[in-house]
Amino acid sequence: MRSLTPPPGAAAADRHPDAPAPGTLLGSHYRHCFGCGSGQPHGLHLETRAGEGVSVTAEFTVRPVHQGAPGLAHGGVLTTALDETMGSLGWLMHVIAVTGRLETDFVRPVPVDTVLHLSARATGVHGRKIFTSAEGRIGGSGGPVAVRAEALFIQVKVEHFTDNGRDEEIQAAMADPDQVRRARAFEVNP
Ligand SMILES: CCCCCCCCCCCC(=O)SCCNC(=O)CCNC(=O)[C@H](O)C(C)(C)COP(=O)(O)OP(=O)(O)OC[C@H]1O[C@@H](n2cnc3c(N)ncnc32)[C@H](O)[C@@H]1OP(=O)(O)O
Repeated sequence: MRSLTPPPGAAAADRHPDAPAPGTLLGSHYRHCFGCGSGQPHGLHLETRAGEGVSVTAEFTVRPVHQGAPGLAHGGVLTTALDETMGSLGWLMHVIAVTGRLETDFVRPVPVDTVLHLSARATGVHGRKIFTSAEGRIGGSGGPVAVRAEALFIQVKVEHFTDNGRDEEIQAAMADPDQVRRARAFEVNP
């Protein structure tokens, strides 16, 4: 099992000088993203906000379409919310990164209609690897932890998407100036 703890020699994650100020809503990186896109009717519609350093917060309301057991959130959906929240740390570092490995602890059940208060931070960087952690609390940002996760993101170039994504969506994304602008916001040293 490969560790999700930054190895000895890992650097602290750097907040990019042009990162949005703490409190700023980060917006969606892609309109059709299941995690954050407004164009996905059954998506999670997460809205993530920049925090201090390399950290973010988000709120996720569990809806009936997110059920696993009767009246309770599906664990995979909660993991997706954590994944998306940690993934959005790239906005603050100006890097494009994808999830390589993710481990979730489900601490307590999360009923439908719950607002999950999510927070995530980068815990270290080693080469292309970005180590992150996140948690989701219920009843407020100081409430009890319901889920927590650690994940390893790997920095990739934009070709990761253009070479591997289905052509139809890639062409549409590249023809959308808004999408191109958002992609640039992730790039290192634009
Ligand atoms: C437009 C805006 C877009 C913005 C896009 C934002 C999207 C956010 C969406 C939410 C996040 C997602 O769900 S993303 C979607 C889910 N994830 C994916 O589809 C990724 C699929 N996997 C891959 O494409 C690949 O395996 C990669 C890119 C992750 C790694 O391949 P690679 O580039 O060839 O790199 P590789 O040399 O293998 O690995 C580099 C280093 O990472 C380590 N490493 C690699 N994989 C793992 C792993 N699973 N667990 C541990 N460690 C790993 C290696 O040991 C190595 O360490 P060392 O030798 O250097 O020490």
